[in-house]
Amino acid sequence: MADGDFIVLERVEKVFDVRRKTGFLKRERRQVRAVDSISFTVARGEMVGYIGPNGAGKSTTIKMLTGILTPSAGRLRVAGIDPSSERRRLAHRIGVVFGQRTTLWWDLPLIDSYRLAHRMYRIPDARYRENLDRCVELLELGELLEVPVRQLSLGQRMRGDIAAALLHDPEVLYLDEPTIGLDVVSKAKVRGFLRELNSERGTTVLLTTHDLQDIEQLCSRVMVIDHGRLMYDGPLAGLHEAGESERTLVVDLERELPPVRVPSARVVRVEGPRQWLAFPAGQSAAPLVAHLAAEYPLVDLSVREPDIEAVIAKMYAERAVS
Ligand SMILES: Nc1ncnc2c1ncn2[C@@H]1O[C@H](COP(=O)(O)OP(=O)(O)OP(=O)(O)O)[C@@H](O)[C@H]1O
Repeated sequence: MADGDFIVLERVEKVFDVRRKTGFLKRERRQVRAVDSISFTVARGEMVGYIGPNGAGKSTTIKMLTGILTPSAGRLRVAGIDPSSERRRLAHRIGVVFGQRTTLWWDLPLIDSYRLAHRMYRIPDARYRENLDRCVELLELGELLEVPVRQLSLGQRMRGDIAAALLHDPEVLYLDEPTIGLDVVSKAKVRGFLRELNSERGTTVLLTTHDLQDIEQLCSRVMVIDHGRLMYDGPLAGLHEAGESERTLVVDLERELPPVRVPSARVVRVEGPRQWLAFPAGQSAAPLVAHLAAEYPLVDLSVREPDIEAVIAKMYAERAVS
């Protein structure tokens, strides 16, 4: 197996048979094509965003990559292993974190979940100690180890879950919404840790998220899936271009003024001394900020990212007219 082919999907499909009650004694059978002929490869050490609207097929793909679900058609390999036929062997080489669910033991102190993982994965003692120490330090878990999981905040629990997924040194980590519901500080901690994990250990990371900043700060490559199909595979900047998406600069002025005039941005809303300026998402906000600061009495400003749904919707609109 070439290193370039660490994760391989060739025309992978997943079709669910759904039965629905449509009346007294009447049932309708329907097929849902959750993943529809998807092909891609991920190289060892890559960090890739896997994004799309609700119901696009992201979780189904990840479940097939872990062996929880078997593809209806196509070929799938992770580290040369067929996940659904060798799920146990693969389990030693992958780590999984689901932002909305925890794999930790709810009523037990955090450290007990780690001790269980130590035994379950038969991690050599020295390796376990080393990995635990590293995670405790970088994810700031020291004071939390003796705390029952149910008493942890969402951000603390997420950091606890990430550590649990890494104690057995997986070569690939699947993260499903790792920053969902976290505050700015917790998000920064999680992102910083993932960046370091990827650059220092070369861990391959596949990241599902609704937060474009996760992608922007972590991934050089992003794949967009919708209705089970791969719609885009490339750099995030290219996605912004494909969708011609815009970021918004929210500007607070000292007083009410007519709409400001700034090159390559346009005012889309004015409310009292606050103005909203749209500018291309692929462009830096720095020259705009410098221009505004030089020409206008600024009090405050912030940048808002476009949301993924909006970027994808624009991408479709562009395709429809072209
Ligand atoms: N076990 C199942 N049985 C029937 N249909 C399913 C099953 N799991 C998923 N689906 C359907 O497959 C499609 C893809 O779902 P999936 O959970 O993969 O989407 P997703 O991109 O992860 O969405 P979200 O962002 O909402 O988590 C949806 O239409 C969903 O209803």
